[in-house]
Amino acid sequence: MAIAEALLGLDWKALLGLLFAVVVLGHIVAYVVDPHALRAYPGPTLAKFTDLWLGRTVALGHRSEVVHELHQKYGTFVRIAPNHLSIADPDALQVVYAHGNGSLKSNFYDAFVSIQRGLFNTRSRPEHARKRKIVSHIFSQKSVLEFEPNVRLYIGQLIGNWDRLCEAGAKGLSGNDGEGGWRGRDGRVWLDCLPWYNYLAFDIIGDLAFGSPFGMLKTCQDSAPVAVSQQDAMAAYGGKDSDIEVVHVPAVQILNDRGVYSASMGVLPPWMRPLAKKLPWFSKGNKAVKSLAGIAIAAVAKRLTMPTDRVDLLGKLQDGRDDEGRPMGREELTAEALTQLIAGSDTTSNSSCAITYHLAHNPHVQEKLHKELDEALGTDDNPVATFEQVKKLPYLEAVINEVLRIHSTSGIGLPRIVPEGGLTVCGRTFPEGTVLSVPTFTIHRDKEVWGEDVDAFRPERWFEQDKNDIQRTFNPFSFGPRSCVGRNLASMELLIIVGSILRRYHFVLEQPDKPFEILEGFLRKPVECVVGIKRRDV
Ligand code: HEM
Repeated sequence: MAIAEALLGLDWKALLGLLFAVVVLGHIVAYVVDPHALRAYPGPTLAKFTDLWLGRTVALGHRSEVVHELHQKYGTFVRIAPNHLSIADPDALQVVYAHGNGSLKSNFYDAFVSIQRGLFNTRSRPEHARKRKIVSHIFSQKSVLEFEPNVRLYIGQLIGNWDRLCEAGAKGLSGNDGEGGWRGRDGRVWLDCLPWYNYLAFDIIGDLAFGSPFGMLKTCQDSAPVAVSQQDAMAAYGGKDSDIEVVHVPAVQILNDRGVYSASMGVLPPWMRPLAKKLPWFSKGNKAVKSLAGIAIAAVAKRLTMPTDRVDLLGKLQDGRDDEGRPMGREELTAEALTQLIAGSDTTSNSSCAITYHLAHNPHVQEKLHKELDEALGTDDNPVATFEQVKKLPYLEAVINEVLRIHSTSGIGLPRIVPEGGLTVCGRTFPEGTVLSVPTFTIHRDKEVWGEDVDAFRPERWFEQDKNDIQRTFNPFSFGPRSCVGRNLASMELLIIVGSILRRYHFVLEQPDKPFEILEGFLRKPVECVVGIKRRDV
């Protein structure tokens, strides 16, 4: 009582000072008590005391590179937060992420929840098992093949656009289609290919998850309808499409803002998050989370008003049943469709963009791939390859894998909590509650597995290295029960996209000596990739 009265008597500056002192003291006490016995592990001094070091590192957009440098300096184990150890050893993947070891996703994933917890961000094992059972058969190789016509349709639209721009570019014309527009020079059209891959990925996943594309490839811009009022949109479920009031928003931009926001917010301790949300930098991302939910709500509401026998993710989610024969409720269905949109859009577009960059940067690799594609596709004049035509082309596969290795679209160590009873990883035992992660970006640069030239883009290494070592170390889709459920779809998309696009066009970089700039939120996202595109003579 006396303390409360004394506190009430303080002005706000004194209160803030007191709060600061309490927080600092709390961090020092936690360091001294060392509940997870991490004091012996090296790392940046600030990271040993506070999560703010990691928060700042994430916010600056180069987490994977920074953590990689720390591993080069300190070795296999690096403490990157008071209760978070990064372990850069391929053997750790099989333990930290393995089936049956009991580790769960950490509270990092709470920052990714919108509408309600979905397959990606649920932290409950039974809830995850129930959802995964429903979703996994949707992504079996057999089911994914049913989506092939939808995937090919939008690749055809992208090619239609680029053919048109190539023709105009060859005449030296310029225009505004696509973010940043395009201009003709030296017989080529010059444009930033990243937004175009975003339009493609969003239209594909919009069609698969919500029953119709966002129409970005038709309008050549980043635009998607979002429900003005989320409650109204939910209420309109089962009603008429016109019941939902929508406005158009830049969905790619929103997804991007949301990725940076959630990845930065997720590394802060839960008590700090409500305060952080008030900061202007975070409030933009917070708005993005809500807008993204609005996009899913509007799209699902619209799709469910149209009885249809379409083969798409939403239809399959509706048909799905758990062990007790229960279907998903309306809100869960929307949350899962949103999960597919988030997980299945910029993962594919960032990877496609990185593949285009590396091929343009390495003309001899591009030439070799052109040769393989010309031989495989022969005189077929359909501009979009079928999965059957490209699914077993060794060099195409090596090119895609080499980009997934060197670029590491998902590069950060995905955080897991040590379960009851502790966990022994690479000879060290960690107590329950410790957060562990294995950084994919660093694992993909392990010289013992990949050779001394790990920083070089060289698809040939895929024919030289030990297959078992590679399998154990190549981690683009993660391992274990939380690995990418959409992997078959992602692989099919990448094979058809790269196979079709590379057969038809020749790419050069506008500035070959300029480094490929990446900004990382949850994913490693290229900032831009300006290329000169020319139709090949096929
Ligand atoms: C190149 C493309 C892709 C890459 C590199 C990728 C990578 C990953 C990774 C690393 C994870 C684990 C995330 C974590 O543990 O935090 C993951 C999970 C997931 N991915 Fe993908 N992904 C890709 C494409 C897709 C596609 C096309 C879909 C679906 C349309 C998809 C759906 C999911 C879902 C739902 C999860 C959560 C699975 C679970 O927790 O059970 N992904 N992905």
